[in-house]
Amino acid sequence: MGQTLYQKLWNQHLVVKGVSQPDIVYIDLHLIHEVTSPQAFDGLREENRKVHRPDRTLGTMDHGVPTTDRSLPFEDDIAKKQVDALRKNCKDFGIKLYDLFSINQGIVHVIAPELGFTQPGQTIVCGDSHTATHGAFGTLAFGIGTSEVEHVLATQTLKQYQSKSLAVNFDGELSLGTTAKDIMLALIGKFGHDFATGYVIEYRGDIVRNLTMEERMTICNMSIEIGARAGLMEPDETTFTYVKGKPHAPKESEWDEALSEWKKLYSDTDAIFDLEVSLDCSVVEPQVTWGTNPSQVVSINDCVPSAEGLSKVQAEMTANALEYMALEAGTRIVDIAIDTVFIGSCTNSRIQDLREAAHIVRGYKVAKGLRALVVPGSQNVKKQAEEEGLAEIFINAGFEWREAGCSMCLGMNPDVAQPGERVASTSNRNFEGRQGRGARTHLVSPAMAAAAAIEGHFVDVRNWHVKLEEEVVE
Ligand SMILES: CC(C)[C@H](C(=O)O)[C@@H](O)C(=O)O
Ligand code: SF4
Repeated sequence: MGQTLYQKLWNQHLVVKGVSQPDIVYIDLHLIHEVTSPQAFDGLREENRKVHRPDRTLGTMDHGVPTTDRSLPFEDDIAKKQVDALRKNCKDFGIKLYDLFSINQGIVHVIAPELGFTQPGQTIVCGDSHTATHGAFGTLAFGIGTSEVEHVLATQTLKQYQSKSLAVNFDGELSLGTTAKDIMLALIGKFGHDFATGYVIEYRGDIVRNLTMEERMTICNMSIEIGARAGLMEPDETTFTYVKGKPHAPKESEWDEALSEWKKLYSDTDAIFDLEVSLDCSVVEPQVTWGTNPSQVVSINDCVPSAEGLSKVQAEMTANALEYMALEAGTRIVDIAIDTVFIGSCTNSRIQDLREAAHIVRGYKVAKGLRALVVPGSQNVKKQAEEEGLAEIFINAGFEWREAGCSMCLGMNPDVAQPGERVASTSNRNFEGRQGRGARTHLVSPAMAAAAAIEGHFVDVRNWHVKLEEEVVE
């Protein structure tokens, strides 16, 4: 019987097959950031251990870093301590670190792919749940806890049980204005935020084949929001073209060798998945979350749902979410006014995301009284966006243009939303308090966030596309 891509990756990295205990798998790349690594290094010091493969470990600072002037002292003491600890740990243990002022600094899941560290066929771990992002390259990538970070630092291996495999087929075609973010939100909305618990997802279908690497990363990034351990996709020409020439990608004869291995990374036609589901993407419209987990989502032209007719548990969840979000059932999504727009995070802060948002914003102004931020995922993205003139478009429209980091994706740095503030956000989580205590998050695509920033409330970005096309014709 054939193997799924996931099974192939697992078997290729298997060090010891566990009997009545987890397997031991080899880790090709270990990414670390300031939040989940300090205790792991403390553990190493206590045991007098070294980092086994400092050359396969890479550090960056992202969660707590300020995105405004970095020559000023940190406002946040905890963030300062974490950043200082990471700097010391990387120095003491010989690990490459992209520090505050490095051109390569940025969100861990943005920098590793753009620098060519992320490559097909690898196992990648990080003490961070959105590590699944790297699965877009045909790698097995997932988040681990701090004690596992210590284990990987010490041994370059991880103890893990193999997950079940889930095939997600994206069928149909994407219509203009509907993005990778929308189909992922629609998928989570259809099946629920814990549907894929215990599974590794493989995203399949022509739609996936036609997506750019940025779009593929957006989808894999949100695998954890449907409960999956990881999410991945077969690498193809799009993947290889993206990786080729990146600073840390294989070169010359090593490239040819790598490529011939990468071309074997697909699920065999007779491979059997433990579960298979489909989403018809042709009918997916731009999505907006209304609740406090990403599955509480509707289309832009829908209304806020009511708890009526739901099971007791569901009804209670809905009522609680509506209360926190200060929304009334039956309100049209397009009538929801917003205070803040955040374009950023490891889901949607890559160059394509910024291009799509800038395309909407060009020549317009942010609605009066609204705060709008663009936070590039990395300093490299920032530089490129400045060179392409995107930064200027945002700044002229009244957006704040920031340094790279996690920023308002979560309240671990000075970019927090105030209690009661309503935010249109391109990030991946809308949990209570996620963007600041009492802050209300609506997850959307970059284009939807950009259009909302101009109008001051949610709008169907597809109407904007029509409007922009008409302007070109005139
Ligand atoms: C702080 C970190 C451990 C956390 C994660 O694991 O994902 C964060 O990145 C998040 O997105 O909530
Ligand atoms: S951008 Fe958000 S989701 Fe991504 S790693 Fe940072 S905090 Fe986590």
